[in-house]
Amino acid sequence: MTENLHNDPHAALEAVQASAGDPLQTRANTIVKAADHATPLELNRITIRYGGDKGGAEPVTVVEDFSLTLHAGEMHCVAGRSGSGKTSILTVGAGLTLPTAGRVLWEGQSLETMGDDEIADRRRALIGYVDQGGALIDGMSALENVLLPAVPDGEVEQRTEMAKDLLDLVGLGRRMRHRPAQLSGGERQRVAIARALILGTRVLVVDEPTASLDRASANKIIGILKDTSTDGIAVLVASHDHELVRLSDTLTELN
Ligand SMILES: Nc1ncnc2c1ncn2[C@@H]1O[C@H](COP(=O)(O)OP(=O)(O)OP(=O)(O)O)[C@@H](O)[C@H]1O
Repeated sequence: MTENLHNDPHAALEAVQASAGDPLQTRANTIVKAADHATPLELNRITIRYGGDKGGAEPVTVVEDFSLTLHAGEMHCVAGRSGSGKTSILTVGAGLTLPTAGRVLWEGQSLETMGDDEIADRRRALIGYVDQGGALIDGMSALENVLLPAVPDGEVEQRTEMAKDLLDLVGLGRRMRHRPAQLSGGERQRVAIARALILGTRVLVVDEPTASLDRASANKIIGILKDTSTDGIAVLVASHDHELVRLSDTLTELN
C-alpha cells in the first residue's frame, strides 16, 4: 500500500478503497515520503497581508514568515482561533491567491515562475480544494457534482466509474442520484471531498470540514481524510476539531 500511486488515479482510488474498512484506525508505518517525487506542496517564508491600497481599508498582516513542507502521504492540520489566518494559508497553498511575500512551490516549482494560465492548469492537475461548507451545485445530483471537474476536458464519460467508486468510498454509493438539498451537511461535505479527488489529485486541501457536524459525521469525514493521506495523497486541512488535530501527522497552531 505504500507504493507510489500519485500518477495513477485509478490505482490510488483502489488503494484508498481497499483501506476503507476501518477509517479511524491509525495505521503506522504507511507514510509515503515520496522519495522519487518532488515535495507536492511547500510554503517558503510566506507573508499574507490584506488591504493598504490607496483609499482602501487599513492593511492587516495575517500571516508572517510562515513555512510548511507537506509530503505525499502526510496530513497536516492548520489550527487556530477564528480569524487567525487558516483559510488564508489554504488559499495561498492552493494557488487561489498569491502571498504578499515568500514562495509557494508545487512539486518543487515556484508559482512565481508561472503565468496565471499555467497556475490554473497545474492546479487542476495537482490540487483538489474543498472550501468551507464544500459548496455543491443545487440543481445537480451527487454524481453530477463529483463529475463537474471533468467537464472542461470532456472526460465525464471516462471518469464516471471512478466517480461512482469515489461516492462508494465516502459511503454514498446509494445516494448518487440525490441532490444536495436531499443530503445532510456531512453527506454534502463527503460529496465535495469525492469531487476534489476526481481528477487524480495529489494534494487535497480542505477548509474546516467538520465545522457544524455532529461527532459521528465528523469522524466519518476525518476517517476519509486520514485514509486519503495514508494512501499517498498530501492532505492540508484547516480545523480546530480535536480529533482531526489528534490524527494529523503534523500541526501548525496559529495565534
Ligand atoms: N480579502 C480580505 N481582505 C481583507 N481582510 C481579509 C481578507 N480575507 C481575510 N481577511 C482577514 O484576514 C484574517 C484571517 O482570515 P482567515 O479567513 O484566513 O481566518 P480563519 O482562521 O480561516 O478564520 P475562520 O476560522 O473564522 O474561518 C481575518 O481577520 C479576516 O478578516
